[in-house]
Amino acid sequence: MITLHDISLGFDEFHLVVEHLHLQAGLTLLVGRNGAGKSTLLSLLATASMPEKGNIIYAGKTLETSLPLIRSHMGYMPSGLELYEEMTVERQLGYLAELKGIYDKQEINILLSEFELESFRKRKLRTLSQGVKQRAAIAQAFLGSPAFLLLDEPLNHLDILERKRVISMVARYAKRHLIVVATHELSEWGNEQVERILWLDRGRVHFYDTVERWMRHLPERVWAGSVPLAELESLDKQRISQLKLLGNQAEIRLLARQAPDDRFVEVQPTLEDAYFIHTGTAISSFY
Ligand SMILES: Nc1ncnc2c1ncn2[C@@H]1O[C@H](COP(=O)(O)OP(=O)(O)OP(=O)(O)O)[C@@H](O)[C@H]1O
Repeated sequence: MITLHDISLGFDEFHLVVEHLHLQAGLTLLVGRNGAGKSTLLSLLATASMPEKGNIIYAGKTLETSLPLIRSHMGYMPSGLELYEEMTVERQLGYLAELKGIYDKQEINILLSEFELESFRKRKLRTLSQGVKQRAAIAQAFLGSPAFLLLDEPLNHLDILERKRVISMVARYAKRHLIVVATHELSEWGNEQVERILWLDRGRVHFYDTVERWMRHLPERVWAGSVPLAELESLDKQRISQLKLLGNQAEIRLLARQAPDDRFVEVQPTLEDAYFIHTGTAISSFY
């Protein structure tokens, strides 16, 4: 568990302020709009930056007394992590493992296998695609089976199969550890894979609780239906959360208290629908 108390960290025009947050074991998705402070919070949790005031306690240990110990239990993948381009994938993981005091080659082999990196193990990172580099960046965060795993936008650059693989690995790992994943890809995560949602808005925590509570008592319901393209305009007051164009038809998922008409049927909300409802945003706000 990680407890933040009276935390503040700021830049010129942005301040992250957390009065009290008690992060629990399991998988938490960290969500919020661009600039909400997700990366700033992850970097704080990872001890890559330090709070200006307040304290953070990791399983009873404080930063003041136990920083090296806390770091030895930390796995962190910042967004845009720059790997050592001239190293091979295997050497990169080996090198980072040694920095963590891990000399067991077997652990590297397991990670290379789990992230489907075996066929690239002798390749220099600079010769690899973004997706493969991303897998290597995520793999390094798992080195040493950290108690606290922090991943910033891990699904970036990954194709759909790799996304599914990473999501299921993360969900499995979360059964025994504390993981916080910052993501914009809420629709990719299944309700049953995620324990909690942490929603940040403009540097403040707006929600931290279970998925069950995230989905409960939503003030709007979710409707799916198909309408001719020409009628889209008339729906623009509705809150469209998903739109797919199929010839002259638009397949729509929208958020409303009542069905707009009998072409729409009620469907189960996803984590993403709930995000749109809580935040009062939907894609219709953007077009
Ligand atoms: N080193 C820095 N110096 C100045 N401002 C910064 C710095 N790092 C972040 N910021 C600002 O802090 C705010 C929060 O940034 P942060 O990257 O934490 O947001 P985010 O929620 O992760 O956004 P995104 O979804 O776009 O990744 C932004 O306004 C950003 O410009």
